[in-house]
Amino acid sequence: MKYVIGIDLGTSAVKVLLLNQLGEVCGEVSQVYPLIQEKSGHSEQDPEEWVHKTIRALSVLVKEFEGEIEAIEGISFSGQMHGLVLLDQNNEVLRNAILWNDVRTTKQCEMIYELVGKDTLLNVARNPALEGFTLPKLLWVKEYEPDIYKKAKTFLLPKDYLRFRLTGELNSEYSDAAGTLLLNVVKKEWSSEICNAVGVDISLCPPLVESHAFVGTITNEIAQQTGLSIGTKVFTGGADNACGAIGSGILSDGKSLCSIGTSGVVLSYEEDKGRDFGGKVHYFNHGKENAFYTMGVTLAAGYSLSWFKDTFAEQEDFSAVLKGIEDVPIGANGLLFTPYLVGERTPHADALIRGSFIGVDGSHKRIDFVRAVIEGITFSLNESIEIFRESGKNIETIVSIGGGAKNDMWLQIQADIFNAKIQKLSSEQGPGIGAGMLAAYGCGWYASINDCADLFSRVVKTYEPIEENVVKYRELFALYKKVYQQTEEISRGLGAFRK
Ligand SMILES: Nc1ncnc2c1ncn2[C@@H]1O[C@H](COP(=O)(O)OP(=O)(O)O)[C@@H](O)[C@H]1O
Ligand SMILES: O=C(CO)[C@@H](O)[C@H](O)COP(=O)(O)O
Repeated sequence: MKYVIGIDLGTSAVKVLLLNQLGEVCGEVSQVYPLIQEKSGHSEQDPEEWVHKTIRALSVLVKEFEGEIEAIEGISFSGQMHGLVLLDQNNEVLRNAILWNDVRTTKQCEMIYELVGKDTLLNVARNPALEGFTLPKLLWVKEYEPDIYKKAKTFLLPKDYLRFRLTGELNSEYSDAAGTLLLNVVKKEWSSEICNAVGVDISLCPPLVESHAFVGTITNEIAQQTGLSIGTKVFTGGADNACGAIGSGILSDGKSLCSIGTSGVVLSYEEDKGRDFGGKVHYFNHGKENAFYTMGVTLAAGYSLSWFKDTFAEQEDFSAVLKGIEDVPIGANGLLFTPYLVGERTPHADALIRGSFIGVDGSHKRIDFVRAVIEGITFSLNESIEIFRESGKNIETIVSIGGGAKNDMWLQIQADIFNAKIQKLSSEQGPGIGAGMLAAYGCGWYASINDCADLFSRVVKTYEPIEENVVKYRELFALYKKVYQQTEEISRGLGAFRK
């Protein structure tokens, strides 16, 4: 039996999966790392920590592996998107990575519209200027840290930096490059038009290859540190949402995915290169060759729950915090939560909005707040589903993955709020499985990534929407949608008092 490893460089942790040729998960190790949040709206991580924790996770995985080490044939990657890693001429990291959920760059987004023009941006990069994307971060460093910017020779996305450290090869690929605002998404090349307009030297952009491309083998040093064989082949990998889509079999038109990790996304496979969503949802290259997907993003989905846990129940694990939500009625006894803890992306691209609990009552217990958090996150994702449905997409079945898919009740709540069938897979680690599939396909185990998905992506349970609940949630969703407008001005007023 042969094996591959899928490495998912998430925001909360790196998750390393060992998969065999039957698509079974044979080993799983994760290592957490923190966010560095020095100011409101800032979110960074130390790239060295990603490398250190990945090596540690790999070495634990290898120690537990009982077969011949040479049977582990390939590795590939999935990674949190958009984060900016800047390297100098010696490929040394110049500063902490600025992450996807860092929203300090509103001014740079306005600059991008002025310099590039909104129409050109939507035609070429196929996306609007949003604070979380990479180009605004690059322009922020140029303006506020000019000494660092002058030394920069290459920028990389998080998983591309990790792969560089494992192989010594500098590369990127289309699914993650699409989230920079510097890629001509349809032509699949760095856009000299955008680079010239914003004054970014195109030589900063790394060479682009396909997600399943073979880029080299691991270095001697990494082989020694992890116990992996020196001949282990490395394949490029993809953005975590593209890999999540691959791992969940979202590889043909009509298929949709909900992923609740630190962020929350609803994404839908898109065959039509010309389809125009007017920038309301993201439009990115898939990890499958010459394919695309559209996606709405809730910035603080799983993060809202982990914030709640860390703040009010630090000693408890997620299962303990969520215990009893099934006994709280729909609507959390009159409590609504909006998950705008770090601003929002879809449908309100707003870096200044912040979250709220509305309807707090003297009778509320902690468990009502937990249920309200779960419902609020799900309402937010439903706003993306509403955009897709209004644009004519038929969304009847949704595969659900990410940490949020570990909880059965939350999966039923998704079915009831989305009014769609929710499919749970044999593993909720969609991005890691997608990364493993890219390695398996790259190794030549299967003729296509779709063939690979038939084996690797297994539905184990389906949650049907319950009509009575759907009706109640429809009424609550109408109230939820009013909260943004009603709290927008208050949020701006409070901005001056934030850290
Ligand atoms: N048992 C659980 N039940 C429900 N949600 C959970 C559970 N465990 C983790 N989560 C949620 O999953 C999130 C982490 O998901 P994950 O997919 O690992 O994120 P990332 O890829 O961003 O690191 C946490 O922030 C938390 O909200
Ligand atoms: O910014 C986005 C997508 O545009 C996020 O989805 C990141 O890709 C982070 O993913 P998770 O760590 O939440 O999986």
